[in-house]
Parts: sequence; structure tokens; C-alpha cells
Amino acid sequence: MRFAKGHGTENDFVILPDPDGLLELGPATVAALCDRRAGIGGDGVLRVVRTTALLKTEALTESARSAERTEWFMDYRNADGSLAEMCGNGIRVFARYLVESGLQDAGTFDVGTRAGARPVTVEADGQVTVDMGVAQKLGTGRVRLGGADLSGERVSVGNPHLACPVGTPVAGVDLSEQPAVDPGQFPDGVNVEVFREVAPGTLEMRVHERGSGETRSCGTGIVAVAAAATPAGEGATWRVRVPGGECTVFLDAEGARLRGPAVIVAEGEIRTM
Ligand SMILES: N[C@@H](CCC[C@H](N)C(=O)O)C(=O)O
Repeated sequence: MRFAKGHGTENDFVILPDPDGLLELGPATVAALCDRRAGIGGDGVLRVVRTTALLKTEALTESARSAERTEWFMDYRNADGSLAEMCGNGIRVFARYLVESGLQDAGTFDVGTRAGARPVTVEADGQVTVDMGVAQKLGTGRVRLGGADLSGERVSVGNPHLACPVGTPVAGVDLSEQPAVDPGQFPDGVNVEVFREVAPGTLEMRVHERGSGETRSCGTGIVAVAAAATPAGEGATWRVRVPGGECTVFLDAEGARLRGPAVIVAEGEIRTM
């Protein structure tokens, strides 16, 4: 089986081209591929499948129906094999892969996701911009993280986030353990971010991702903290620094756009899974 490997601000993915939807991709297979010692290694898997092929085996939710008109679908899986609705770094890498492998012309095109269709623009300089839709702020939430109780803003970016402002450098926050949250508040689990404003218009952030643990970046998390840091009804542009690099978020009445790098680093063949 062919694969590629790519990353966006060091949030890294195993890319599986499967245009006709022939792969059996169970959770154990995904976890084996993402294993950093016995597998290829990655924070998640991006299956590149034609939307028509995906729709033969999976029904989209009402809110994701806009994805039905897209040509290509990003079938995203976390490192533990669980499904996620959306991945902001993954979709940039996915779009770069489509263009570099000749499946799609560069420029602006839609990619299907479980959160709906997302317009992406692949730029010649290596940057990719994604229209992420509206980041919905849903009120306050709480988490127990590394022995501390934190509160933050619950934000939906298609997938669930809890964006927690902290008053000290994010490097000092212990993200080594699974965050403990109230399942009543987060029935589908949650991605937890800690963030701090380090200069006017600039945030620093770290993240513990649902299904993958701490990662070096999370595109939807970057949008979530940008939304949480912006007063209701206002627009803003934020540079967001993460351990793996930096992205920019543009927020206005239309929604959020995420701009950042996307790199394909290798291609090869999988012998065993
Ligand atoms: N790394 C991604 C988010 C991937 C999905 C997330 N772990 C979830 O389960 O919702 C990103 O860049 O947004």
C-alpha cells in the first residue's frame, strides 16, 4: 500500500491514497500506522478518498451535507483510531498532497470533511489558507489538568475544544496526563488548549488532543484559542505560536480563516500493518 507523510507546524500525518474507498481502516490499523516505534508514526491518518466512494459506506450528519458536493474527502482518524470531524492542520496537508500528486489544480477548491465542505487555497509559497467556518463559542467549561483546575471557553470548530487562558508561560503547564472533564459537558470528549497573549496580536498555545495526546500543533485548536481571545462581535487577526511553528487566524463576521504551512516530507510503501 502506498503512503505519504506530511505535517503542518509539526502536527504530523500518515496520508493514505484510497480514491475508490477500498481500504479497511479499523482503529487497530490506524493505531499501528501511527505508532512511532513499530509503525510510520503520526498524530493521525488522512485517508484521501473520493467523496462519492466515502458516501457508499458512511452517511454524513445534516450539518456536514455541504461536503457531499466535493470531489475529495479528508477521512481523518486520530492516532488511537477514533474519528474526528475536522483537522485544521490535516486539511492543509491534505490539500498540499492533492496538488503535489496531480489530483487537483493549485488555487482554491473545496475539501469534504465530517464538519462539511471547507474551501482551501494552496499558495505557491508553501502556505495554505482554509476557510474554517464560524468558531462557535459555547460558554465556560472546566478541566483538571496536571493537578490544576482550569476554566476556559468551550468552542466548536466542527470538533470540540476547551480553550483555557493561563497567566504564566504555556511551557510550564503539565500536559502529560489525560485531561479530566465532566462528560456531561463534553459527551464526545474534547481537545484542551492552554494559551496566553505574549504580545499584542500574538498568542502562544499548547494542546492536548482528543485521541492523540499532546501534539506540537492543532489547527482547529489554534482557531479555538483565537476565537476565545477575541471579544464577542469583534474581528481580529492573531498570530498563534505553537511548539511546532506558527499560524495566523483571521476572524471576521464571516468566520475564521487559518493560514499556515503544509509540507509533504516522504512517500513510500507499507509492507505490513
Ligand atoms: N490536529 C487536528 C485536530 C485533530 C482532531 C482532534 N484530535 C479531535 O479529535 O477533534 C487539527 O489540526 O485541528
